[in-house]
Amino acid sequence: MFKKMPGEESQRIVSTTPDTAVVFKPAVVTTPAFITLAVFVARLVAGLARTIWRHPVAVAVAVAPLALCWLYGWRAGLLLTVPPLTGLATWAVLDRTSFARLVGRRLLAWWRLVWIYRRLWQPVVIISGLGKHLQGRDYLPRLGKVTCTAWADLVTVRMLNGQTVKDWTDRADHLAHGFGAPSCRVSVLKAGRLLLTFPRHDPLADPLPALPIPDRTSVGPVEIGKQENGLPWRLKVHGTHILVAGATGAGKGSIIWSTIRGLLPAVQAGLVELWALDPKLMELSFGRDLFGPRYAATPEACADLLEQAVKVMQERAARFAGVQRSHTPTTQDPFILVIVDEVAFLTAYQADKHLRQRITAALATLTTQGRAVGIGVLAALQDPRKEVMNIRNLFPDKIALRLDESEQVDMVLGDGARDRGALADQISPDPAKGAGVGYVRLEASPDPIRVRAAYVSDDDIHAMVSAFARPRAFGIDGREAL
Ligand SMILES: Nc1ncnc2c1ncn2[C@@H]1O[C@H](COP(=O)(O)OP(=O)(O)OP(=O)(O)O)[C@@H](O)[C@H]1O
Repeated sequence: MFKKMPGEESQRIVSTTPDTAVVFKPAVVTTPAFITLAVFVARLVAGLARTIWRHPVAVAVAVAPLALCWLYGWRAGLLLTVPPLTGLATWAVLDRTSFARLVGRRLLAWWRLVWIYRRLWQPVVIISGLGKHLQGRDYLPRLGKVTCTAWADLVTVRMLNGQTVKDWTDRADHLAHGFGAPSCRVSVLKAGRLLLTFPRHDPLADPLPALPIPDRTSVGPVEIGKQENGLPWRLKVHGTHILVAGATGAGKGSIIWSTIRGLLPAVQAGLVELWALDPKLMELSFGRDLFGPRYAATPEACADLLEQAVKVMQERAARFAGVQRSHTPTTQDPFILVIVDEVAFLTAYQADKHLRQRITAALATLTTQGRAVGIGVLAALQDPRKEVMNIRNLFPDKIALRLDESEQVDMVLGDGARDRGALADQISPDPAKGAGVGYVRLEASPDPIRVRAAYVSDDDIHAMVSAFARPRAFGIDGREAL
């Protein structure tokens, strides 16, 4: 009995047997019944006040009919409640969007707070290890507000003192399954407060057809698809470099072609030039006539084209030095977007060491110095490992489409991206459900955004070529197309 007990074990030992050396007795203080009752009543009143304060509309909707029946009898109650209910139903039928925004989602949020989150909060956080049950008391993170958007529940949480964001991101799976959601994303609202996003359904489940070619000339951001929250996905191309990683069939082509499509009016106006490197000969060759003379397919031609881009970059840098610090696209100095499909063919898998070095050096030069003078690189690759793409960190913006392994997610999007909800390895391999779906992590934000690119079909590319084809005959230095 005198053995040292670990932690709180000793407090649980109660021995009332007189023959043991030491008799532990719990200190029992009898609380008078009126104090217990008073505590219960106070809690009930506080709970009611809190509910009225937090959900005035929901409480009014529930209480008003009862109050009317009680005050004026059931007939009057019926007469007074049926017209507003009919009005609400008519509103819901006639203008679903505004009804959902102003009434429907608030009621849904209240219902989900009460029925899902508050009811399951204690067991889920205790079992997942985010809360503790000590000596009969629960130490739980505080469940805050629940808001419903068209596709997800947004739940605010106040962490327990001493918890870290990683404690929560590590348990995202427990939370998702515990609350019956397909996934859970954790983001930081402010110190000590988190926002948990539980999708209710997948707004990106259906493929998006190609977006219309814009009427306005713009150098970006280019609208290329949809974000999970329903907003357009606009990809910044000018002033950055973009790396798109995805397994075979992940839909890298749809990002490349949607970007090209959105830039076509600017290309026609002379504000943008598209330079295409197509070592696989399967993707960009399809719209080969859109690139005029700036198209290369063999490794030698790709190296030449990249070195030409470096020359333009150096010439611009010499001209801009001391005059301007950033680039504005003009017809004299258009924005040049160098598009590389399957960049690993040119870097890792290139057997000719000299060519490989030339290409890697040119790409590294463009990605380190190109953006200030109006040259951007959009590169796609299947395998994001460092030995395959040792300059992947030189691309400020990255997109992870479906990937084969979970470790690849952080390789593409940076450390902690998967923990923060970028589940690129769980995207469906069925093209109808998962092609073009991916996660973006922009330079400015640590939280990955789930997106889907619009699918530009072969017919769309044919139509783009017929409307916007460029002559192939001349190059920047007067040479024939590469
Ligand atoms: N955004 C999209 N929406 C719906 N389906 C798509 C989308 N993008 C591609 N697909 C479908 O997926 C198939 C594969 O797409 P794609 O060829 O672009 O993949 P990829 O990543 O370029 O593959 P690979 O590296 O093997 O060339 C397409 O033939 C098409 O049917």
